[in-house]
Amino acid sequence: MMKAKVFIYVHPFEGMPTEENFRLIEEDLPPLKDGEFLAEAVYLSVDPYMRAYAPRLKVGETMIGSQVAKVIESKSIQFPIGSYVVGVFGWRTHTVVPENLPVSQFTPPPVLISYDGSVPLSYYLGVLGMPGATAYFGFLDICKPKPGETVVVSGAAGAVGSHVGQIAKIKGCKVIGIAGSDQKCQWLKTIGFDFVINYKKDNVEQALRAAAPNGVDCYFDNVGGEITTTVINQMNRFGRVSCCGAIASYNDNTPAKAIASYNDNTPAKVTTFLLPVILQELEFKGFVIYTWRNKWNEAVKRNQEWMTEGKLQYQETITEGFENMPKALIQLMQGKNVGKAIVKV
Ligand SMILES: NC(=O)C1=CN([C@@H]2O[C@H](COP(=O)(O)OP(=O)(O)OC[C@H]3O[C@@H](n4cnc5c(N)ncnc54)[C@H](OP(=O)(O)O)[C@@H]3O)[C@@H](O)[C@H]2O)C=CC1
Ligand SMILES: O=C(O)CCC[C@H](O)\C=C/C=C/C=C/C(=O)C/C=C\CCCCCO
Repeated sequence: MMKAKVFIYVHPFEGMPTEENFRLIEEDLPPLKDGEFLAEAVYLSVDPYMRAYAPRLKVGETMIGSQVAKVIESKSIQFPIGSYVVGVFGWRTHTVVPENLPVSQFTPPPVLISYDGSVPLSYYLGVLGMPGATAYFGFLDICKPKPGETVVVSGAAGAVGSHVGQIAKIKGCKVIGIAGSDQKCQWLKTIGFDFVINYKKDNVEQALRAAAPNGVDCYFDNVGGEITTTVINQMNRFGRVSCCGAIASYNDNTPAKAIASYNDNTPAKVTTFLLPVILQELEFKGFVIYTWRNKWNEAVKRNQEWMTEGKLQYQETITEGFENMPKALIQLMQGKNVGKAIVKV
């Protein structure tokens, strides 16, 4: 009988994730029924939404997440033995995948990879997968960048942010990246960012004013919080903001309250930037990437072309060993990853 290693969510998150939030168990897998296949994880993705999704997770459930897996047994015509799939199977080494897995905004159906060996399989969890599509559609369709415009990207050295900054360069923009270490900022310069700000060291407001003396036209927001308030206050009229992520608040146990007055001494929360939004007539758009599911291949194809043309550099932080999934998520939330965070089984 095939056994799966599975991480279940056993203690609700309080603040930063810890090893105690998870338990590793072994599960006996049933024999396959018609239409099913058995998937063996090769790489697992480590993503910020795993922490943000917590209010929807029930104690005792398998931890949410996607993986690249090999089909090692099959009673499915669509998923033959030896093929590779990307699937939201959770934190598990082996999965019996039913023909009609329930589908939602965060759990799209498994997809076959047309794998020719030219890039590592892990890329289908990053630059050629969900984060790559997020950068492509979330930036181009929402920020609508024009050549010569000034673009700011927060979370700039991560999977999505590093990709967005490079698309902005391809589109002829001036790009300013905000990230959490000198090492990350250094890498961003090597991949073409024009200016970088280390938000843990620099005064972001002053550094941004120096880097963007004529103001900011597009802001791709991966983090929210005070960084976002600061950027919004330096935006030009008719600027566009792509609200992709808000990792600065994912470890908060209670959502930030909207504060009525913007002009007092209260901490920076959402309404402190409402006045510049109105006066500068900014466009703000939040999104969840699966809204573009019907156009997915456009992003994969374009991102692949840009890589082949040498216009898109990609970096991964790979943690070895399935049992290190919790550690990899904790390290992501602590900012220890550069580029896409991956676990190799
Ligand atoms: N809307 C959508 O459909 C999607 C949204 N997202 C969102 O995009 C964002 C980036 O995701 P992804 O590229 O996968 O992750 P990253 O690879 O960027 O990893 C997360 C990074 O966030 C930074 N970070 C952590 N805490 C804070 C904080 N308090 N303030 C500022 N930065 C912080 C860290 O870098 P540093 O060292 O710079 O602090 C860390 O490395 C996330 O917010 C995610 O939720 C991702 C995919 C789809
Ligand atoms: O790799 C794949 O192709 C599958 C990825 C599956 C993934 O589950 C799909 C979408 C992910 C979207 C991520 C969004 C964010 O990070 C935005 C922030 C928060 C999301 C969680 C909020 C849940 C609220 O209850």
